[in-house]
Amino acid sequence: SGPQNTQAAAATPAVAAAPAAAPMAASQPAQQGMRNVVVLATGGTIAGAGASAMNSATYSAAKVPVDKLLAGLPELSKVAQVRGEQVFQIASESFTNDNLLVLAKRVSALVKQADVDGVVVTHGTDTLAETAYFLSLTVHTNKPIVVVGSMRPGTALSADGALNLLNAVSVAAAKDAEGKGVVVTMNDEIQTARDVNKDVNIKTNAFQSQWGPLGMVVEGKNYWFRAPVKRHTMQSEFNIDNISSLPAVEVVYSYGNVPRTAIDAFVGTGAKAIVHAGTGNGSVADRIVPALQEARSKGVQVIRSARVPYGFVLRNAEQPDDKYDWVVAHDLRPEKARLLAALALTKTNDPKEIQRIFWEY
Ligand SMILES: NC(=O)CC[C@H](N)C(=O)O
Repeated sequence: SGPQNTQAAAATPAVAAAPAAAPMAASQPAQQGMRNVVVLATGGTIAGAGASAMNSATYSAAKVPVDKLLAGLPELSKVAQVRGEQVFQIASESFTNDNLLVLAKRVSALVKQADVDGVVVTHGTDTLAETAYFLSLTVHTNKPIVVVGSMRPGTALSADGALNLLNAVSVAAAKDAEGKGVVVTMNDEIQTARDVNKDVNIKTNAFQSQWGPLGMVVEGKNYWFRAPVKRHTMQSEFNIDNISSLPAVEVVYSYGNVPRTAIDAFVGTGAKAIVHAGTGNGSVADRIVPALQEARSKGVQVIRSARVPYGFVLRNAEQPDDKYDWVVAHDLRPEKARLLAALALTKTNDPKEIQRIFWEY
């Protein structure tokens, strides 16, 4: 009787225990009254493929088209009516400002549609947090926007992409996710775009926020514990519909014996702002201070951030920011400070106003 039971269980997974009156999604593409979610695919490991199931780290990213990703996950039909669009098929370390603009404009157009309740963006994990933050700063909507990736390709043992994607669609389809801004669903956690970063490579707990996740998503339900307080989406003063290019903002990294070469080079190529990824509290080497002062005297904004992952940079601690007319990046990582500085520069060239923006977003 053992094999028979196994067969019966396989034919009707989980459904057998449900009340007979409730028709399950397995027999139909999606249930009536389900919320509509659009999945915008951009590439990354979540669309990756390896030579064998052993390949968890050696594989090609950005291979599997979105329709195949969705077709491979029939459970999606239990949480939403889902359709996919292939926006790009790239590894996220190769994302450009143009990619960001194209993607954000597409998200903005979709959330204006009455037949779209939420949007999911699949993305390589390397710059996923940057894109998520950019969307949270520029797309005006209350509808959920969820950015998701995976650490292992779908071909690998213990691949994490399928559950991450199911969780992303669950959040994007949920009324309780409205107004919470752009979020990232990795490793069952719901993280706010502003605070989350890829802090770990190789491992599936890659995405962390020093201020903690907003909640968790488990078996298609969201469990919220906090909400973001910084300005985002509907409360943002930036709107992707009015932005057609981003000013050049570059990052220079600090370390012992660092020369001023990179700063001078970026000023030479016309950078409008330089984000200094400083040591410790955002400290600046004595031979670098004059280089940044010269940059500032030429009209280039100086944003003082830290290469340290946690904590934050205080104004006028380590360096006299008021005297030098510099801006501090608060707790934003240098790469996220780059995006906020670029958006700020579309509105103002006043460092006091840019600093106000850095406190508020
Ligand atoms: N886990 C990943 O998605 C990394 C793959 C690739 N480097 C990317 O960011 O697209």
